[in-house]
Amino acid sequence: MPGDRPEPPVHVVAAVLRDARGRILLARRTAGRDLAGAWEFPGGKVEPGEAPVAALARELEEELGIRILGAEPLVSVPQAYPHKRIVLDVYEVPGFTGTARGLEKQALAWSPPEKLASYPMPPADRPVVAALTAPARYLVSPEPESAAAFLAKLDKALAAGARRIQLRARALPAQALAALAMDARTRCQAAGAELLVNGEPGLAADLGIGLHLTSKQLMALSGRPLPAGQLVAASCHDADELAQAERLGLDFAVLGPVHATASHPGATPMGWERFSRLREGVSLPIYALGGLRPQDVATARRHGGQGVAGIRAFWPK
Ligand SMILES: Nc1nc2c([nH]c(=O)n2[C@@H]2O[C@H](COP(=O)(O)OP(=O)(O)OP(=O)(O)O)[C@@H](O)[C@H]2O)c(=O)[nH]1
Ligand SMILES: [Mg+2]
Repeated sequence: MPGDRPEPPVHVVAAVLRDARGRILLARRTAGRDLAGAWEFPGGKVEPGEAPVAALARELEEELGIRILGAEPLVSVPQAYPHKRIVLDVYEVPGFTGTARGLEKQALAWSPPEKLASYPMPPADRPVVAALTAPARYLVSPEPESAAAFLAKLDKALAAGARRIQLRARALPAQALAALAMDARTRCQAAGAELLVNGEPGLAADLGIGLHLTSKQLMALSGRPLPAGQLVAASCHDADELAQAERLGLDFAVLGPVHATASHPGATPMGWERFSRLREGVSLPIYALGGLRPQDVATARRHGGQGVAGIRAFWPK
């Protein structure tokens, strides 16, 4: 690539269309086009001067013969492919008229949300599937003052809807951490929430819970430390760490700091623009971290993030 100024990305719009049973429509890319055979969310390229939602309406009329009744932004995923960059700008469509048919001879499939991940899709679609099926907020525990105080806070957070939680207690001795993780596991299971422990792979394996790796642990590994089905995530700060997380087949990453934060005063904030550029290079779902609030999910999604992660601002008082 000449110089450091890549071509501007191709703007692609796509839709999440649901049937009465909540299933989501996928279309199969036909032979002879790039990524032929892959399943995708129906849509296509925005034409010069065209508004994104107008482009979406046009594409769905041309490809499926339907008229949409609205469109709400879901997530906008910047993605680098070998020969181009795209931004896959995905909208939830609350309703449409007409019956969806494959007017360009493309196969169609209605998939329950939990089955979407089993369809082969282009790399940009993985963060979209994650946005549709996994939590938008990842709560990281503050260093617990005591087990009882932490568990009381956890109960409150679960009652308030938290569904993905990292137990991070770097100052606790191994046995105390194991005991606390066990109590936290019982509560998270009852609430249908996911729990990841920041610690050794063996602890997560023994307890059957998820594992959150520090970037140092991540870079020292040569394979995924737990089987598929048991969550593994990592803290990342740059392109190398994200590439390693993808290579190891991790489930998601946390990337930051986006803004300055009191908990990591020495770190240089990357800002949203750099967050987007880093996200382009991998297809992992990525939470933004650093000086963010729970209500920043929409901003994170505009930059291709799964949502936001945080410590202080994310826990009930
Ligand atoms: N529509 C759609 N395109 C996607 C998705 N994911 C993804 O990587 N893409 C990429 O975004 C670009 C969209 O181009 P397209 O071929 O659908 O565009 P289009 O409907 O305007 O058709 P055409 O340019 O082939 O005539 C392709 O490079 C495609 O591989 C997705 O979920 N839906
Ligand atoms: Mg298309």
